[in-house]
Amino acid sequence: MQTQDRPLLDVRGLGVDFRTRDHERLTAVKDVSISVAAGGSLAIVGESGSGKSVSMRALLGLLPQNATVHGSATWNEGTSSTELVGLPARQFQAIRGRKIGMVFQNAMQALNPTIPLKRQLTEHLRWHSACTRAEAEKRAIRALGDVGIPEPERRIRMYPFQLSGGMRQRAMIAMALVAEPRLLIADEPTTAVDVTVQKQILDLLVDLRDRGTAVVMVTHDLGVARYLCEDVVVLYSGQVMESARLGEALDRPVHPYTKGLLGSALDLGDPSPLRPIGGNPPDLVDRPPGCAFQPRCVDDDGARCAEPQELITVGATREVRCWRSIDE
Ligand SMILES: Nc1ncnc2c1ncn2[C@@H]1O[C@H](COP(=O)(O)OP(=O)(O)OP(=O)(O)O)[C@@H](O)[C@H]1O
Repeated sequence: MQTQDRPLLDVRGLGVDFRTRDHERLTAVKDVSISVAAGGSLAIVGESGSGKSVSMRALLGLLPQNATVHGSATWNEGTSSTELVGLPARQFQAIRGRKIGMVFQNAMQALNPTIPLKRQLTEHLRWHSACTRAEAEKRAIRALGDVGIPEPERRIRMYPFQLSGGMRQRAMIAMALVAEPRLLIADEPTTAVDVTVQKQILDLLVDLRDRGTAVVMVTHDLGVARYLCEDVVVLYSGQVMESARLGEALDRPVHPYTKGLLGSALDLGDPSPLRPIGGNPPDLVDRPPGCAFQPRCVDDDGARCAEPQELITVGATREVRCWRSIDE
């Protein structure tokens, strides 16, 4: 592959197992492959517990001690490549925050409530790039302004607890962006804020994407995904069920799980009743050998669905983990 064709982030066969308190092995992520082009935008969608956050944390080296990560995740820039799986903690510091920015659901996870914003932002910046204290402060104020915080020169002196929830969420985004990363991973960044702030944060991310930063958005909300992303990966019980261009997947979903997710998504413009997916996700300790979605699938075919399902390429840009998709 030519250097310029390589994705910025190329994840192949990512798996995450946890050792549980009962000494059992829980497979939270299984054989996940995704790639993000420079400037691309990918949504990772799925119900609660489908492995969205665990797979992103695995890429960032942020999983607890009881986790084992396998597979490969290459970070490609110019002619250099860095393997993220198994990267020593010290070397992660050169990637996390600098090359890959992170935004989480809860701003308090990222911001220290006992330290004023100014110190948090400038120290972060000076850690990740060689700049003077004065330059760092200037860039930090600009970053706060860029995320729509009014009077950033005044607010930068505040502690996170002195800001409203929406403002804190923006400050966290400013923190993620201040070092100008090439990729932003946003894990449900709008779940804990009201609809107005949600729209402002999404607009901010759209603007960022339009200026060339690649974005991976983890969300259970397909509306959010549609607003921001070009591509989508649908996860179920830690496996990719469907990956496609987002518009294609929404207009013509192929996997029964994707169809189920769409049927259960709230659409304020559509008065038809919601059709939640029946049943519960499988036990991740004792996974069924065949399709993980089979017990809940309205198209369950018995024997064929009870066999392990491979990802099948459908058309030019789609992959679906369901034998029925061969007919598509
Ligand atoms: N430290 C841990 N030890 C054991 N199991 C864990 C640990 N962290 C996560 N898991 C399990 O991994 C699975 C995937 O969790 P994950 O947080 O990735 O789901 P998610 O799709 O992000 O869900 P949500 O939308 O609710 O955040 C869950 O079954 C969860 O219980």
